[in-house]
Amino acid sequence: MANTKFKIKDLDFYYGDFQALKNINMDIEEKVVTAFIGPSGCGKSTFIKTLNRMQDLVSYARVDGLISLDGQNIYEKGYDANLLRKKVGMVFQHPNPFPKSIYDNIAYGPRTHGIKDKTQLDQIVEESLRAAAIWDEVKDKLDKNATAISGGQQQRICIARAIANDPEVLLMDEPTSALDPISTGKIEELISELKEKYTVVIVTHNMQQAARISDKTAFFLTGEVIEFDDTEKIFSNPSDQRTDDYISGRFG
Ligand SMILES: Nc1ncnc2c1ncn2[C@@H]1O[C@H](COP(=O)(O)OP(=O)(O)OP(=O)(O)O)[C@@H](O)[C@H]1O
Repeated sequence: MANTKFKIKDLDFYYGDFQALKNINMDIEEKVVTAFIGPSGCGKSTFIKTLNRMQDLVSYARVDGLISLDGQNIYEKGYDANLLRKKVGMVFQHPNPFPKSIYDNIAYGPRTHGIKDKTQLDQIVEESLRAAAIWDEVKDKLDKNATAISGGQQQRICIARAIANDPEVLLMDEPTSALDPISTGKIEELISELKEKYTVVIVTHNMQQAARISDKTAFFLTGEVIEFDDTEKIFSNPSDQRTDDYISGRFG
């Protein structure tokens, strides 16, 4: 039995008067891939963003309930949100490298955390690019602008940039939806490797993708988690009729 990384208890989330998440209870296990699926607007992105407090800046957003990471309530007063985001990295739907060199993209996080030594930075850059399965493709052009490579390569640069901060968790919000099938395949392969070292949480619209790469799947509908179980069970023998309807394409 894996350790629990995130424990979510009675979580409600509001944008002003609108309740986007309703009474979510979930344990997210360490070093497994957990996928969130469900129709558009059901709260998947909202939920994944609560895990590293990305909505802190949304003035009209409100969180009720508990989310703990390694046993500590991340919404507790005094919990350091910057430290949280170092521990819990995020990759978005559209690759968003900084308009800087590939090297500087990866070195950015470590530099802001005070690492200045060139040898140490070189090592972090190489290790992060290797871990994101893109070192061989870019090792001879680290000075090249990271926006001037393919979308699939840019997304792996963004994954490397997240890895360079030495995180424990990687959140990915539809990381392949803007990519072609070959780049998607590479990222999927990479995700399966990353779980040896990291806890991975992924939002995906692609049910085949969830079935291929995740160990656990949560099915969301109108702000609720309808079913959360082993991916194999969700896709072969779901307990709830609504999950069955969704995965067999009867709605959504
Ligand atoms: N910043 C915001 N302000 C107000 N309402 C929002 C905001 N972001 C999302 N919502 C609403 O919250 C609900 C959940 O949205 P969310 O983006 O979490 O869904 P989703 O399942 O990720 O959708 P999709 O698959 O289309 O990305 C939707 O009704 C959406 O319109």
